[in-house]
Amino acid sequence: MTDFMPPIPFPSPQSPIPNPYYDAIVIGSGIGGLVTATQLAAKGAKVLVLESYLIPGGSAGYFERQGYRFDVGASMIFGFGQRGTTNLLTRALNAVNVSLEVIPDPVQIHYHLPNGLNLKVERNYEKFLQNLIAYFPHEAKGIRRFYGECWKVFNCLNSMDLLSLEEPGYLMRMFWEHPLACLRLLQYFPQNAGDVARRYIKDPLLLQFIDMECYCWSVVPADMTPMINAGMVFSDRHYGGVNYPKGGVGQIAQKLVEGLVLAGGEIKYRAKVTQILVNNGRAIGVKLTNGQTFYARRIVSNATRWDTFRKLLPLKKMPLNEKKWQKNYQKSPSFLSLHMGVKASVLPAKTECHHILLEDWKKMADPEGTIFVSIPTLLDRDLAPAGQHIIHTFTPHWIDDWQGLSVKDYEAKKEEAAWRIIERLEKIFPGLDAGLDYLEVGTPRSHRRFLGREDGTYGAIPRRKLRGLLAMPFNRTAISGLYCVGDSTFPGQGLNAVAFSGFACAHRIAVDLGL
Ligand SMILES: NC(=O)c1ccc[n+]([C@@H]2O[C@H](COP(=O)([O-])OP(=O)(O)OC[C@H]3O[C@@H](n4cnc5c(N)ncnc54)[C@H](O)[C@@H]3O)[C@@H](O)[C@H]2O)c1
Ligand SMILES: CC(C)=CCC/C(C)=C/C=C/C(C)=C/C=C/C(C)=C/C=C/C=C(C)/C=C/C=C(C)/C=C/C=C(\C)CCC=C(C)C
Repeated sequence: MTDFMPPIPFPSPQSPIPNPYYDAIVIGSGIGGLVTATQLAAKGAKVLVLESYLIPGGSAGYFERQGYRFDVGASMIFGFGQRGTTNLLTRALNAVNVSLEVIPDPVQIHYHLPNGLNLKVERNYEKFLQNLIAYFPHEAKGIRRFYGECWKVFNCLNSMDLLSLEEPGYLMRMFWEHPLACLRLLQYFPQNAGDVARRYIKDPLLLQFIDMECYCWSVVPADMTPMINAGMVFSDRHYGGVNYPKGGVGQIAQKLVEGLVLAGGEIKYRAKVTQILVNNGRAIGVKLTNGQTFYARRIVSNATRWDTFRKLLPLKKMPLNEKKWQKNYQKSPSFLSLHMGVKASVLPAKTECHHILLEDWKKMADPEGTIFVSIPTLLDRDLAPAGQHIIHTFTPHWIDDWQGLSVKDYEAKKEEAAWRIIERLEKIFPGLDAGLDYLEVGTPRSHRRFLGREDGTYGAIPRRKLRGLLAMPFNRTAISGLYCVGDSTFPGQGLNAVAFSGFACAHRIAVDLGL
């Protein structure tokens, strides 16, 4: 049983329905929140989005300094394809009659790994396979079979409408229309990519490579990465491809907001929700830091589950299923991010947009082990002043290492960490230090502060090996009228993943509201 603090006296025969009264209030304008809001508005719901920051987007936001436009998060974007059903960002924008120009990225990642593994994941699938097989000719068959299984998952997903798995009517329709695809997906639901890889591949170095293929987006090795997600990422990069939005990642949220307003929805900035109002066990509204209250028939939280259940709800006891979830999942590490403006001469000819650097396999998951690099100006020159490029590099870091420091020690620690990363990057970009024009360093504390995410986490990761996606919760919660959306709901981290969670959440709410 969940114990609540004293009930808030609304709605009741004594208190009239407030005006305005919304169908749904969405707390937070991350991509998960905005896709929920736009989908609902497109179905005719009266929607209000409340965002604590000055602009929308959350970890897919941006900031501008000295002529550079930096993406807050990474810039490797899935979901902008033109075919099939898995192009969820394209679909989310189209649903509210807006669109974005995107620039195709010819290489998803250039890996710089131990044992001289220097490999490019080309957009062209066969070229990628050839690059990998050149390093592991004895595993040619295993490589094709592993990535072939990923395609099986993807083809099933890409053949059907992607909506709420909590809606029996949808599930029945899918089973009726695509019985084989559904059965196959059910079979993959409890599986992890590492187990599938090991069925076909024996070479330990190649298995380490597969670990990195997973780690660089799931933040856990292949053994703990759900096969459904691996199927999406390892196939879509060659199908819809990785595409960069012209004008920067921040454009996705800007356009969704434009569409939301066109469809009759509202968004308020500098509107930090401090409490979800609950009456007789039902979520009925929200209260802001300035004391203002808003009421709605349904409340959606795009804050993480940790923030939602520990900070926003007046609960005395955590609901049992949330307790269980927290036992299964922990916060993923945050990142130390370096946003750099550099002279164009720093980049060797034909440099790719995204790089992964690791010198020692044993350190893959350590803080400052794997270094991620995005150079979005290679795709969109307008993001930096003439003659300059942006290098955004980040590496996992835990908040605990950044707590309890004086201002002076915090600044000194940031500076030391930044130079350690720059020194390592000199291996790929000789002359980086000398070519530096601008540097801004973000820590887990910055991510916590600007994104309102507990400990600056980038999402939920399994505490131990779980059965694929079986333990990942959908959108409904133990509190009636309250839904969660974003990366601590099914299917997890990533823009296309949180876009799916937005489609599913809006679908479930629309059915609940009879829209
Ligand atoms: N592929 C990429 O390159 C890339 C880039 C950026 C982000 N991402 C992914 O995007 C995912 C995050 O998306 P998301 O939609 O789950 O969430 P998010 O964290 O991006 O957005 C949450 C939003 O809610 C707001 N918020 C939080 N608490 C609030 C409160 N109490 N009141 C009002 N507003 C509040 C925050 O300010 C933020 O704007 C991450 O998993 C990350 O992996 C991927
Ligand atoms: C009965 C039952 C239960 C069932 C039946 C059957 C069915 C119907 C099923 C269905 C299912 C579904 C729908 C599913 C879905 C899924 C999905 C959509 C998924 C998705 C996913 C995605 C993902 C995961 C993505 C991710 C991405 C990411 C994370 C990215 C990131 C990136 C980064 C960070 C990187 C960077 C790098 C550099 C810079 C180098």
